[in-house]
Amino acid sequence: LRPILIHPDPRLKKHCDPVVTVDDEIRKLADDMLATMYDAPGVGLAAPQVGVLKRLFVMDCVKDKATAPAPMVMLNPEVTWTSEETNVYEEGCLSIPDQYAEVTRPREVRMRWLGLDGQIHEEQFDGLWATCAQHENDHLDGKLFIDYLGPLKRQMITRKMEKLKRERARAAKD
Ligand SMILES: O=C(O)C[C@@H](Cc1ccccc1)[C@H](O)SCc1ccccc1
Ligand SMILES: [Zn+2]
Repeated sequence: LRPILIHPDPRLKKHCDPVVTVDDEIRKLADDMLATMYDAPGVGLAAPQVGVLKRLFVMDCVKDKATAPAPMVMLNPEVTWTSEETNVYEEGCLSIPDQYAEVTRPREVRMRWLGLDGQIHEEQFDGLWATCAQHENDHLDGKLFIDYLGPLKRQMITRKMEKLKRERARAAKD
């Protein structure tokens, strides 16, 4: 497992670099990210959240992961189309633990990405998959769900995370 960075952290605000070659290092990173995501638990995880400033994220939004997991590894993902209709979803983030807020996003999204198989894939997502894919894709551009909130609510959440980090640092010392 890899430690998940907690906001505020400059690495979570960076524009990540494209993956150039699908090699063993990338495959190992994807495996580690999937294990970290399932352990959290979460339905998605982006590379910058584990401190790797590369354009890849993993996703598995199926209900019962125990029986039929549906892990997806998306390298250099691009949004090629979004629906006019929008959805409001109470989002969270593994880098902003225990904070939730309503975010409005396009209800459906079509994405194109490079798979671990070296092939280009294109697929349309709806439901939680669409919300998650857009949430993860934002991470690759240093954008967090709190960036869609008003400044006061964003500041309140940031202050809470700073307090949490101080407490974790103190606990780690004891
Ligand atoms: O921090 C992340 O990127 C992972 C998020 C992805 C996500 C956030 C909001 C809406 C959909 C996906 C984690 O999966 S947060 C945990 C979670 C679990 C089930 C459903 C929604 C969120
Ligand atoms: Zn997130």
